[in-house]
Amino acid sequence: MAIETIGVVGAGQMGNGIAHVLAVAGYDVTLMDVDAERLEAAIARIGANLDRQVARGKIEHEDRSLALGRIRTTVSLPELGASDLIIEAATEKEAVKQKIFDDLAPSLKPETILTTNTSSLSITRLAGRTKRPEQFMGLHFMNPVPVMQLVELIRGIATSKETFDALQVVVQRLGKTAVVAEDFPAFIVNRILMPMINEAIYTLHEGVGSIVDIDQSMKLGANHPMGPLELADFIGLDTCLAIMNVLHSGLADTKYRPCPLLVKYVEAGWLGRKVGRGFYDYRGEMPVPSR
Ligand SMILES: CC(=O)CC(=O)SCCNC(=O)CCNC(=O)[C@H](O)C(C)(C)COP(=O)(O)OP(=O)(O)OC[C@H]1O[C@@H](n2cnc3c(N)ncnc32)[C@H](O)[C@@H]1OP(=O)(O)O
Ligand SMILES: NC(=O)C1=CN([C@@H]2O[C@H](COP(=O)(O)OP(=O)(O)OC[C@H]3O[C@@H](n4cnc5c(N)ncnc54)[C@H](OP(=O)(O)O)[C@@H]3O)[C@@H](O)[C@H]2O)C=CC1
Repeated sequence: MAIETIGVVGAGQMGNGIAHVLAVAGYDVTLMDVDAERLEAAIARIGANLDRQVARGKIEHEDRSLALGRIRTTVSLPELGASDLIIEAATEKEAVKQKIFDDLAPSLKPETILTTNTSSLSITRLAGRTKRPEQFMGLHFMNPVPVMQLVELIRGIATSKETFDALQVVVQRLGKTAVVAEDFPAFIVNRILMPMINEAIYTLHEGVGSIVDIDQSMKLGANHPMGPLELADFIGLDTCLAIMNVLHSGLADTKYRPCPLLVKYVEAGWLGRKVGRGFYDYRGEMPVPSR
């Protein structure tokens, strides 16, 4: 089935980035969030990121208004039911995602494909709750979506070839590169990346290095574009903890135990850049370590 209309659920950092790249590629997008202010902020963010792309000669000025014109917003989930494809990008909590798919069910047209941008959760389990597991897949974008080249494609046990092929066409039209990951906790990227970030937090917790020295070490010593603590703040510490918990419970190996310091930061509400404070405090002119 040719996909032209796409509903995106969740207008946080991933949802706005996904809506952005879909609209630039010519898809008609409906972006949904429970919070109308989130939707306003997402449209403002997409506008600013499109401006940046115009300034750097990545897209033409007229493409900016065309792209923005292709994005509608709504706080009503059933409005997405008429879409050819739905990309769920709400908070990394299984109960939240399950409820979204449950609530969507009555308004979906028969051919709609359902996908989730989950960083870690079982695609087969999420698909099994829907009445269309053949038309369900993991479609995992990387942050920041307009910049990162990769999309992980994750089939559930029942995903059909037609669904997989249709999603490959979408990734191609976005100009991105797909890799195929099997449906195991956290797939490929986060199976490798998140234990590294968790280990960096243990390195801080055990006093081996300071926040600045740990980040500097990996930037200058291993050529990473961001240090691991800066990257954790960028991803969101709630999301990092959720992924570590899925690895820990799903693989039942103590090497995935979330660092207690990560748990403490999340309990404090210091979730990273999106709330202005995580390992760094972003509320001043320049980020400085929070403690
Ligand atoms: C958790 C998960 O489930 C999976 C994940 O996503 S894991 C996270 C994966 N992401 C990463 O590892 C990101 C690591 N960091 C980086 O690659 C870089 O620091 C970065 C691309 C984010 C910024 O790079 P930088 O050199 O510091 O900034 P800057 O020079 O301003 O920007 C580089 C480019 O990114 C663009 N950019 C930066 N942030 C952007 C954003 N939020 N939205 C759109 N474009 C952005 C800039 O326009 C610029 O584009 P060009 O090169 O085309 O001119
Ligand atoms: N951050 C990252 O680097 C990456 C994240 N992901 C995945 O993408 C998903 C989203 O992450 P991210 O954008 O960072 O998270 P954010 O916290 O930035 O955004 C999540 C958004 O979803 C909204 N939301 C929560 N419940 C619902 C609901 N029932 N219906 C509609 N919207 C809802 C939230 O609203 P409110 O705040 O009001 O609850 C918020 O606006 C997660 O599954 C995450 O694992 C994937 C790749 C990278």
